[in-house]
Amino acid sequence: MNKPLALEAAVIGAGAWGSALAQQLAWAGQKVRLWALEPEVARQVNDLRENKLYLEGVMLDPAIVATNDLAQAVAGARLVVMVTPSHVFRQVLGQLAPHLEKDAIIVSCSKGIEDQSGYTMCEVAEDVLDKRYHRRLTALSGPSFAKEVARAVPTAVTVAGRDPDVANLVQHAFATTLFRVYTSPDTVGVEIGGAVKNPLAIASGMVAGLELGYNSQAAMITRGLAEMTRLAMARGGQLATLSGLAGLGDLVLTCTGNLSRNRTVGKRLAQGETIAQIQASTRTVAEGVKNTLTVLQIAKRAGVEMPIVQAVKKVIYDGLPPADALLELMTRSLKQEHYWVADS
Ligand SMILES: NC(=O)C1=CN([C@@H]2O[C@H](COP(=O)(O)OP(=O)(O)OC[C@H]3O[C@@H](n4cnc5c(N)ncnc54)[C@H](O)[C@@H]3O)[C@@H](O)[C@H]2O)C=CC1
Ligand SMILES: O=C(CO)COP(=O)(O)O
Repeated sequence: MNKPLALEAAVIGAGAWGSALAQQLAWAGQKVRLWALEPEVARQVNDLRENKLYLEGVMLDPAIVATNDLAQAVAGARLVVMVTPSHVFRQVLGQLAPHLEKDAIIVSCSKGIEDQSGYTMCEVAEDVLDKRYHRRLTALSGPSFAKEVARAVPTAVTVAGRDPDVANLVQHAFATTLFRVYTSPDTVGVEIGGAVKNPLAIASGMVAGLELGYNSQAAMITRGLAEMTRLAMARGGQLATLSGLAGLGDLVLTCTGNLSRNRTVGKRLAQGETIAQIQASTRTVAEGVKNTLTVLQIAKRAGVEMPIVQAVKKVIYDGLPPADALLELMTRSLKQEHYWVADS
């Protein structure tokens, strides 16, 4: 590996993923400040070295200093790593924008599409931030459960950005022998992959909850990939990106891994719980619940059909039983398989 970098980094959002990425950056040699919304989380990280609310049981590196003050978090930071849920990304970035260093690089690690605007998180950041930052916007995504990264399970992700030098810097800032980072110029492809896998993981959880078997799981993943790929390409993404870590990689992980919150939501829905009951039982986010609607919004605008995501919407928002949604999918008119063209 190349010579390690030593940077000041701010991680914005101390949920499971923000805490795990703070840990990863500390292991990679960076000096890390972690912004937490909840005073209790900042206190626990600084005093106990643990985030009991979102990442219980992980001892956090002493190089991580937590704060509730956004201005303090980003002061002096060359790398600003955004890890809030996507629905508050604009609001939090807007609050910290006046305090950003002039040469700051932004790394979005949130997986979602904004409601109404239909923007990816980097597009939201372009909307919020001064032009000087636009070439320094990147998105980091891929198959990476926070709990596993924080336990140093070997992991590979992709960081995409329009400026190769910037993507390269982010790559080296995060990389260790246990965390391999690839670069890509395809920001929109990487971001669409990360957002669309969320509702697809809910669908896959439903297949698991209905105890349908491996054939059904494989079909769901593959046809889900077709939907993801069609949408990403309609938005200017590249086919190869969707067969990479931020597309297929993350889709396989969250459709098959029990650690996925989205998959768990689908499973519990199929076992008879309502979405209100499931959401009331946890403080963690399953982006797919909101993203089902936002993904369908942008799919409609792009003229792309997404039958699986549509089926998830009918279950979550229209009360259709998961078994009936599956039957609807299986009884659609018969088609040719190619997923890189616009028909489904
Ligand atoms: N957990 C994981 O394994 C991974 C998560 N992600 C993505 O990272 C993003 C953050 O997810 P997690 O860290 O898992 O969250 P989490 O579910 O562990 O925690 C929720 C987070 O949302 C924050 N939050 C809630 N309301 C807020 C508000 N009004 N303003 C600011 N922050 C607020 C909480 O403080 C907390 O940090 C999501 O987009 C998720 O899809 C991406 C890769 C892996
Ligand atoms: O994005 C993730 C892993 O790459 C986490 O997935 P969940 O949000 O479904 O837990």
